[in-house]
Amino acid sequence: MDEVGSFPPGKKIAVVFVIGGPGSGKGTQCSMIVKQFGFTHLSAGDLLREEAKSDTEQGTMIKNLMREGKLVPSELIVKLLLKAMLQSGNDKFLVDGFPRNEENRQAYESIIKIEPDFVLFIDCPKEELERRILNRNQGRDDDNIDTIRRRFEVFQESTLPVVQYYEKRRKLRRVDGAKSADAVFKDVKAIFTQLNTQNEASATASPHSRPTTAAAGNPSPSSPASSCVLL
Ligand SMILES: Nc1ncnc2c1ncn2[C@@H]1O[C@H](COP(=O)(O)OP(=O)(O)OP(=O)(O)O)[C@@H](O)[C@H]1O
Ligand SMILES: Nc1ccn([C@H]2C[C@H](O)[C@@H](COP(=O)(O)O)O2)c(=O)n1
Repeated sequence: MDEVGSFPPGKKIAVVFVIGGPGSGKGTQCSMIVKQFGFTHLSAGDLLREEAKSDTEQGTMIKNLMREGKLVPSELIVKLLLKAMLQSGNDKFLVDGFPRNEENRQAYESIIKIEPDFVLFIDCPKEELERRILNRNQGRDDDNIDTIRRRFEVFQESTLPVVQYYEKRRKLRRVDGAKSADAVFKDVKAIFTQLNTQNEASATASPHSRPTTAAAGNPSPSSPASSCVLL
């Protein structure tokens, strides 16, 4: 992929990563957050599905990896994300389904370099994830029982260490994803409202000293990530 550009230095950009197992409700919650808080929703999976449609070697490679429930190379997804961020014209992003592993996280850090404000972790038991995905009916190639199990293994082996990374740095905000979508959103809303409040307070206190591409708000950390998937 060609050079995709970068944000102007000093511009404050808000980034929230949204992670959780396959089918945990990341997309569902992101749609609700967008309506209420004005973020642009970027789904890593959707960007890859779009790219997979192209009749190129890269498109075929992405399609095959996704069908097998595997992760695509990090530089590729990070550049797709950066391109979509720049094209949106917005300065607040929900990055859904990212980072999925340590390599994703490091590639983001070296290419996009914008510290996430926090990481929303939607925590949900495996049995519920399977049930939801098998009922989803969106015609996705990877929504079959074998690929779902592979995706769940990848989540446990590769994504949970990233969850723990952010938890150690007090950046993780965990919500119980097993509740109804509206009940989950109530918890999510409280987290985003707190971020807004803190950003407004820091802007009022010192309008010229707001962080630029560093963490803007720091809502109180989640309860320990201790659910059934975080063994
Ligand atoms: N809290 C919830 N309770 C019950 N069903 C839900 C809930 N949240 C989402 N769903 C349903 O579960 C399915 C998966 O949700 P969604 O697509 O939002 O998950 P996801 O985490 O984005 O999935 P993926 O990682 O596979 O893209 C959808 O059919 C959605 O309507
Ligand atoms: N950072 C990412 C995000 C997604 N993928 C691939 C592998 C996933 O199974 C697939 C679907 O993603 P979802 O819609 O479930 O978020 O996309 C990846 O390789 N890297």
